[in-house]
Amino acid sequence: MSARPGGTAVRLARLARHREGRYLFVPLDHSVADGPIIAAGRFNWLVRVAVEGGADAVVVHKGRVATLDPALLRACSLIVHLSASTAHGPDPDAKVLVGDVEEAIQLGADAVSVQVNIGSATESRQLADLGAVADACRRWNVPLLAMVYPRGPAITDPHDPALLSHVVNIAADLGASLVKTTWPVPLERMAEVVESCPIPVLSAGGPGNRGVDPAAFAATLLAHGCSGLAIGRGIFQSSSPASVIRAVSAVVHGEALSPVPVLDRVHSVPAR
Ligand SMILES: O=C(CO)COP(=O)(O)O
Ligand SMILES: N[C@@H](CC=O)C(=O)O
Repeated sequence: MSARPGGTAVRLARLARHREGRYLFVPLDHSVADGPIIAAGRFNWLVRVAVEGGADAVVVHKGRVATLDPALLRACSLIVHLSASTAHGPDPDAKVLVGDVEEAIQLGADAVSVQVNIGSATESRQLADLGAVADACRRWNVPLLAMVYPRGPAITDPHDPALLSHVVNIAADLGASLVKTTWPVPLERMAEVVESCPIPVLSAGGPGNRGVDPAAFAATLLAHGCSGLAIGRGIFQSSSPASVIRAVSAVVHGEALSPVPVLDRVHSVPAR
């Protein structure tokens, strides 16, 4: 039997839909942790802004998928987030699983994501959860985005590059395809985080009011080996979400690319 690419590789290639090896995800999962990010009737507008601005995928929890206009997902992938906790719980860092891979596939997911907070009181259980989801992803050939953060009482500096090198390698060692973590300080030290890790590293964006230009932030991280961004609050807390996502997309994907070049390529393939 001839070798064929595994389903995970196929789905990963589709996730990097604008440029090979580059990822721009828009996480919209904050409503579980912190409360609504936008009026329910405006959620599809926000997704449209992300898609038209160049997002490769949006990240939402399972129940939110049913509220999305499927037409928006013609030009954007769907990542179903399997972790939850809230800011009101006894331990907001104690993420639990609220879904599984099979259910995410039934919902139309192209990938799933799981969050692990290293240094939290429930770190060991969260690691076990990540390992179990990684096993299910391998069985179903679904890419796994691990969101691994240094976060909790044992963490003094969550932006320490050596600590970030450790946490991204946990994602790789437990079977994730991609890892998202917080940014190092200084940003240039993303280079050593990336060099330490065998899978692509993406950076979170952080709060939208950090006083940082998201495009310049992205450009510095990309110049130091980062494979992309998962930027949520920097977009939906901005006074101009459309201009922020376009500016960040231009950095992540390159100015020359149109928002959906893959469709152009497909149309140019001669019919047989
Ligand atoms: O990825 C995140 C939530 O899943 C966080 O993204 P931001 O820090 O960019 O809001
Ligand atoms: N993944 C986030 C959720 C949204 O903010 C987290 O840090 O809990």
